[in-house]
Amino acid sequence: MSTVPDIASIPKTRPLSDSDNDAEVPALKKPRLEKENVQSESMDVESTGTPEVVIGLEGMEGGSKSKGNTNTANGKQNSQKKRDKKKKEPPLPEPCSPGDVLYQEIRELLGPDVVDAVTARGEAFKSPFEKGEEVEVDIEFIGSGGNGVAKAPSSKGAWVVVVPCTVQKEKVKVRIAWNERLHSTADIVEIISPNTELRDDSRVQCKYFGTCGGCQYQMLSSETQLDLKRDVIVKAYKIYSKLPESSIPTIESTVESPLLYNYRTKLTPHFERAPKYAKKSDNEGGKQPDWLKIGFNVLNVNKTMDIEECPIATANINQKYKEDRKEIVKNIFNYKKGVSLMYRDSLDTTFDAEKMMEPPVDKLSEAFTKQVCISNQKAQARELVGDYLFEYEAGGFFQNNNSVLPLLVDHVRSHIRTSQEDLEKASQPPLTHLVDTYCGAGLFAITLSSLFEKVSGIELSASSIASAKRNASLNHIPTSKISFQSGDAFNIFATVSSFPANQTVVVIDPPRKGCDEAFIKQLVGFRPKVVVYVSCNVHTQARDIGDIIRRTEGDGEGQRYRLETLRGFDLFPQTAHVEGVALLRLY
Ligand SMILES: C[S@@+](CC[C@H](N)C(=O)[O-])C[C@H]1O[C@@H](n2cnc3c(N)ncnc32)[C@H](O)[C@@H]1O
Repeated sequence: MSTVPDIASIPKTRPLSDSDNDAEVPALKKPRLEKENVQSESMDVESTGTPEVVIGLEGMEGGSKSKGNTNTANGKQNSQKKRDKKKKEPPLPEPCSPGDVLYQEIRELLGPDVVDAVTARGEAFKSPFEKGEEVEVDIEFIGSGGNGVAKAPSSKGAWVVVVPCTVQKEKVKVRIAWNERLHSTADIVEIISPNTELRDDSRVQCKYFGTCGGCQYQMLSSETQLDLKRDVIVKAYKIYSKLPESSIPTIESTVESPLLYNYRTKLTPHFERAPKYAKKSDNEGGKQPDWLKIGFNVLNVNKTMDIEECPIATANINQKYKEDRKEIVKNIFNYKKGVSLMYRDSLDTTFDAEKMMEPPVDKLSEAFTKQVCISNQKAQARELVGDYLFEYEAGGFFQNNNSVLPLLVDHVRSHIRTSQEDLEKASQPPLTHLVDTYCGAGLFAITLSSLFEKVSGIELSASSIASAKRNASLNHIPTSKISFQSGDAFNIFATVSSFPANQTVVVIDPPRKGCDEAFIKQLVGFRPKVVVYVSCNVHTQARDIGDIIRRTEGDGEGQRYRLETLRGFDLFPQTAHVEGVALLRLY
């Protein structure tokens, strides 16, 4: 086990640069980030509308009016200058972006009236802190992004301090790293009074924890992490679904991942080419030069830190990565550019997949148990989910935690079964058709296929669709029953017009940005009996589900969606991420 970091040595948070982005791990914001944050959070976050521009009221209408009274050219010029200056204030963060989620938490903590008044005075960016200033704060809660959130001391006015690696009820001495809209982000100098009910630093299994941006929660028990993730879903639905409380079911406890470490089946470390000042002798005898860092970005800094192993990744990946690191050191002068590495844990693909799936299938055989690590993005990776075998391009999309996938799929399956039984009892038509939108390599279409007569999947990536077709064949699902096509998800409703809507289940599993309006319109137009919405971003999920429900409100019996169940799955233990699964049904 790696050494546990001394809390005092926890990272010195510094700003990311524009190019920084590991879309797979949550990141703190950086200065001037609100606009950039939308792009850096994930490449697939798209704009959902024109962001509101915050313009201070003073010096705007009121200001120019009073200047207008003086009716001087200077007055007009000054007022115009002020207007221009105010206009440069960054727009509010994109709704549902990590920046917006934090902004909503700040509004809640400081009070909406206070935030609006500060904003109206044009002081939302007027930090009471200098960079580097030290201050003591009391952490009030862990925000949805996984960081401690505190009010600034009252002498500093309405302002918030965000501190990574802290938990509620801790008194912390921090150093201000940077300032942003209504808050500063700070590094821990000292945890004056730790919350020993929640924090136990001996739980930390990674020597880079607190410095690397990947994990936020290693000091917490799994139970606490699951509770926090449930709270994130509660808050997301409260803020973003805009549904009345009565429309939101009790959110079930978050499902734990069977593996809490060594679960991650994909890892993407990187390194830069040798700098100009490097000497050819720097790597003599296989010695790693100080300037060569192979790993991940320092927490919120556009700077790679050297990471020898990642305890949340599988042992196989760490093994291969260690070997590759030696080769990289040896050959570093041959690289003309920086490189992004990719590692995928996979079943050994030298075994014949068709033969493996010929009955009787022996899941204990070497073909089903020998794991390898693939580092070629274009190579095929293979994994078993329950009784189903999947192949996909190693660099393409597939869920990254194989240990929890059977639980996720079983949950969706059992909830569909419950709906089927309810309908049967009520002598209503059975659920016979499944549409898997954003289907990737066919995970849901294939694992749920036994419940349906006809299944159709759609996905933007042509290579994922090729994998989905092959996976259907590998798992002996005939083409007369299942079909896949590449294209934009909303097109599927035209292609499944022969599916009886009142007997159809639609699974939605979009990227972090959620569904676009065109998709939701088509979905609601088609009006499938059941919708299962799986998402790695519960904020956009809440927004979309609120939208779907509102669009059918007031419609007749059997035509209105109701949110039946909502539950989180811990696909990413030790991080603040949570996967949400929601089921909607027409009533
Ligand atoms: C979160 S993944 C889910 C994949 C699959 N359901 C699974 O669990 O393996 C989202 C998928 O949506 C695809 N995608 C993104 N935008 C899309 C669009 N507009 N229409 C269809 N698919 C899209 C991506 O290529 C990706 O495979």
